[in-house]
Amino acid sequence: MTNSENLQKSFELAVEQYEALGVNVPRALERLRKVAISVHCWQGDDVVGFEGNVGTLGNGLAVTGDYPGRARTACELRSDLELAYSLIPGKHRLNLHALYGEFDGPVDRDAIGVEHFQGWIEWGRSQGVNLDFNPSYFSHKNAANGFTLAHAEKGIRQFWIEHGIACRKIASAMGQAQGNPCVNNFWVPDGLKDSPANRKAPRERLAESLDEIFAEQLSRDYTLDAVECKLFGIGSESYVVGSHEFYLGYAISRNKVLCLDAGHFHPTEVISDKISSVMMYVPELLLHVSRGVRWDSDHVVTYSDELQAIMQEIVRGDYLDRVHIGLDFFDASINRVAAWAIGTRNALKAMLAALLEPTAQLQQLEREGDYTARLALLEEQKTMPLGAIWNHYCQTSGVPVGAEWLEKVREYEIDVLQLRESESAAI
Ligand SMILES: C[C@H](O)[C@H](O)[C@@H](O)C(=O)CO
Ligand SMILES: [Mn+2]
Repeated sequence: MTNSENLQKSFELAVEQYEALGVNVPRALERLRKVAISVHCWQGDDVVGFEGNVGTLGNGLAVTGDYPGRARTACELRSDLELAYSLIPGKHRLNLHALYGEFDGPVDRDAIGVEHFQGWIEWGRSQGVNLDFNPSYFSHKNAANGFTLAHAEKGIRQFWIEHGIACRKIASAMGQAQGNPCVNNFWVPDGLKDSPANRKAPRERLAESLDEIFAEQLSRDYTLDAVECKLFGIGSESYVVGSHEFYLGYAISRNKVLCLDAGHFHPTEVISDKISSVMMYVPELLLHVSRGVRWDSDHVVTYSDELQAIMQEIVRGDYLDRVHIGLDFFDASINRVAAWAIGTRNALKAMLAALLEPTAQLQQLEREGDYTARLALLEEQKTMPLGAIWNHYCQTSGVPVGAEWLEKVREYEIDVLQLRESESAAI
């Protein structure tokens, strides 16, 4: 029997097992095919971007590792992304930060325009990749004291307000060009290392600045504004202006998309438990699927209990149309293309597991108070043949099955990434 026949046989046996539980496998696969993960550009170059800012990553963001082959130009980043997408089943999006524009010379953040992202828009169109966007409120001289939109000085606040306004215009143009909304996520690092004497004033200033940025009504067909909270960062251990409560209130009162980053809460707090609560009050949700290790360390997403719980919550709550799934990790200690492939494949695999769950049956048992059967069935789920369905999905999507994808990354490492290193050394 050939490998492909084996895969087919395993798939058929797995379908029988799922169908015995009342799970419709073709329907689960059809739903999975529509899940577009927003792959974050910043894993490819350690959050450096193309402003010439190498070595100045700041405002609580930190990347460790020096694996060879960091993308240094938009062309290199696109080439790395094309390889990553070819290893991931389905059609996915790209999440771009403002500092990844293509600038001919120095262009400050308050002066960026859609012209600096035309290359990305054209590339997205050629690849069938839709774009999402983020203003960049970090790694800049005007963010050096840890404050941007909540800065005490009006001039600095105004600079960052202009940046936010410019980014909304860019996101809207991207959405218009691609025919679907570009999610534009605002993460603002503002905070303090030590205990503040005034927690109130910066929060008032942040709300005021955001209101100015969002004053112009832009079509939700083109762009959706999202806001992302954080518990603490390096240098903002004692106080973050944009806390969870701040942004939950802001998103509800201004009808904005709320972004929950899996690394932005206390280590024992999980975003999976927040989804069904916040979805009662906000129109849509953006997730930054990440993995904190002891802190917001942005480790590559693994097939963890929390990852599975996040996807289960999306499926169980029937939120697939209202939740945007983005990734947020950056690891420079391993091959960066592999990091994308591992994290995105895991997110999709966890989504598949959630779609293959006999949700209606589990919820019925719970309604009836049969918690014994609920637990028994949930535990049985853990040894169901998910792998056979996943392999079939990869095969029929034209991407490598199992760990075969690693071979492609290894070849690319030799043919492309290592050459980048020798080029850099020669300069
Ligand atoms: C680079 C990203 O915008 C950033 O990671 C942000 O989303 C975040 O999570 C900061 O901790
Ligand atoms: Mn994030």
